Amino acid sequence: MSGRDEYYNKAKQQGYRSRSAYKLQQIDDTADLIAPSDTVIDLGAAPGGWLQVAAERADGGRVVGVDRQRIESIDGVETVRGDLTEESTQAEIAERVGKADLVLSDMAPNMTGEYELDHARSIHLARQALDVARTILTPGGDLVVKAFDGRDLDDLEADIEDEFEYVRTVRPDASRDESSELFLVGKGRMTAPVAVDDELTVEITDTGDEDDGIAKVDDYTLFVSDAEEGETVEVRIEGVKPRFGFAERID
Ligand SMILES: C[S@@+](CC[C@H](N)C(=O)[O-])C[C@H]1O[C@@H](n2cnc3c(N)ncnc32)[C@H](O)[C@@H]1O
Repeated sequence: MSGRDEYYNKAKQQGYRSRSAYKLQQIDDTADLIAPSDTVIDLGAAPGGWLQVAAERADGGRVVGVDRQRIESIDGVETVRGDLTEESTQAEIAERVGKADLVLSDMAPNMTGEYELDHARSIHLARQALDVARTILTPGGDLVVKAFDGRDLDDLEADIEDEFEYVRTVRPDASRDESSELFLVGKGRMTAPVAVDDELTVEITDTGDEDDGIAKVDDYTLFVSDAEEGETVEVRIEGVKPRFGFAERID
């Protein structure tokens, strides 16, 4: 039996609306994304297999699905109908959802069969999902976007990497063997007000557990080696995590 038949039949038997449901299960099992009470937003969600899985796993949370096609209602799931390439849809999501712990996108373009074009369109849709994530993801939140492999993939991955702790590529077993689709998973959205190699002057206001100095940039904590409370020092940012960063003195 081919992979296609196996997952298609399993979805029918287990009451999932699409075989895609198993892709999300496998991505989540690999990358540990959905937790009870999470707010999850699923872009390109029709007919709703991912929504069913998200609703099961984010028990007690909030699940919102968006698609330009109508999504038949699912218990405990909210839906928004709209085209994600339109600003008005993105604005509606921001207003309705507020903040989310996880943004998912399984959006796919209408396939033309022309590889380069389908690839470019899939990257464009993935970038719309990244835009939504920029607006609504909480610090430390995660992003999953589908893309078709091809020449613009590395640029997309680099852009996600700039804003998340790390990025990994997942090719779930439930994707069809012949498919070029993959999922980029951005873990831990970073919302630091500083970036690696930034140079700035900071005031050391506290001492950390390992005797390094602690400075605040806005509300963000910076650990500065060889600096003492009360000093004002010039530093270069060496490492950035979502909630704190590391800096070296350069004065
Ligand atoms: C592969 S299907 C999603 C399957 C879904 N994850 C599931 O488990 O049932 C891709 C979806 O992306 C939607 N889509 C594609 N482009 C879109 C856009 N610009 N705005 C909103 N939805 C879009 C399509 O309507 C389609 O329903």
